[in-house]
Amino acid sequence: MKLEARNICAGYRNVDVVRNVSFELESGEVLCLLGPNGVGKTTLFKSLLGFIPFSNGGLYVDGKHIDHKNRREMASLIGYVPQVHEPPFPFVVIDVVVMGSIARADMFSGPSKDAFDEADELLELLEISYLRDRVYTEISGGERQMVLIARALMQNPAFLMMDEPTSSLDFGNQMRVLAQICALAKRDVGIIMTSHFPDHAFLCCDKAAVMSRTEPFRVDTIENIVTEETLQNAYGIPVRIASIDVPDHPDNSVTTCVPLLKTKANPCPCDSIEMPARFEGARA
Ligand SMILES: Nc1ncnc2c1ncn2[C@@H]1O[C@H](COP(=O)(O)OP(=O)(O)OP(=O)(O)O)[C@@H](O)[C@H]1O
Repeated sequence: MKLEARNICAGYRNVDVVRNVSFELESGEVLCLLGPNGVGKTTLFKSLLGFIPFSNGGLYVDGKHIDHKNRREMASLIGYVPQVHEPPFPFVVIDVVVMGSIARADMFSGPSKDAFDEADELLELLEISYLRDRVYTEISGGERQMVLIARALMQNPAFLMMDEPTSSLDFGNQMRVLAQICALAKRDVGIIMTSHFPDHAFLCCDKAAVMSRTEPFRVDTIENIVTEETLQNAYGIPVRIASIDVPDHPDNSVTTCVPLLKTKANPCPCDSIEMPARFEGARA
């Protein structure tokens, strides 16, 4: 299957935040969406999911225009892992996960035993079975993120949009989620994920785009997009891309992005930060 965004524009109160976004995503591909805070990554997701309307352009699957009003079709097509999720009621984790199957269920019957079995399987797959009977509002941010991934997988969607899926995860869980993303891609799920870590593009993605307020939206290979120049322009800081020898890695090396706090031209960045006068001598 091919998901195709054609010239999408969307925003709020008649002002576009997302401008002329076009891309193609095949089943089994992972697209990493990078870009600074507030540039419009979540807004793009919201528009692709039909939560806010396009002011221009459209979404197509295998050339067929997608009607966002058909919620059941949308649910089987695109799953969503939001950045933050505050449920209105203190649901138990297993129920939150089972909710992901509701779009596929019969409208007048509750979730089936099979749905609970599937949810248990997913909790096990994501190594969070210990959270099964905990109250969702009482678990940590990172744990919630893992639960939301399980919930999205319950939809069994063809494509998955993950808004910063690793943002509140510890080092280990970040890698576990990236491994899950690879595993899903291997099972032919097409994935778009946002990240504030350009390294994640190198770790598990096939292509990338850096959203910018000034440059046109462009999707290309990781090597062509995640460059020192693009990252410096997008984030306004010096960045180096380095290749590190890692003998026990299958490629013998790993590519990584290093943001620089100091450079020879700017050896002490604190010197260029003007503090208000009231801070002067505060500890004298
Ligand atoms: N409901 C809303 N109404 C009006 N403006 C909004 C709304 N939601 C977001 N915005 C604005 O749209 C712009 C893009 O926000 P968005 O959340 O899409 O950015 P983002 O790239 O996902 O940021 P971050 O990396 O910080 O999550 C921001 O200027 C934001 O203030």
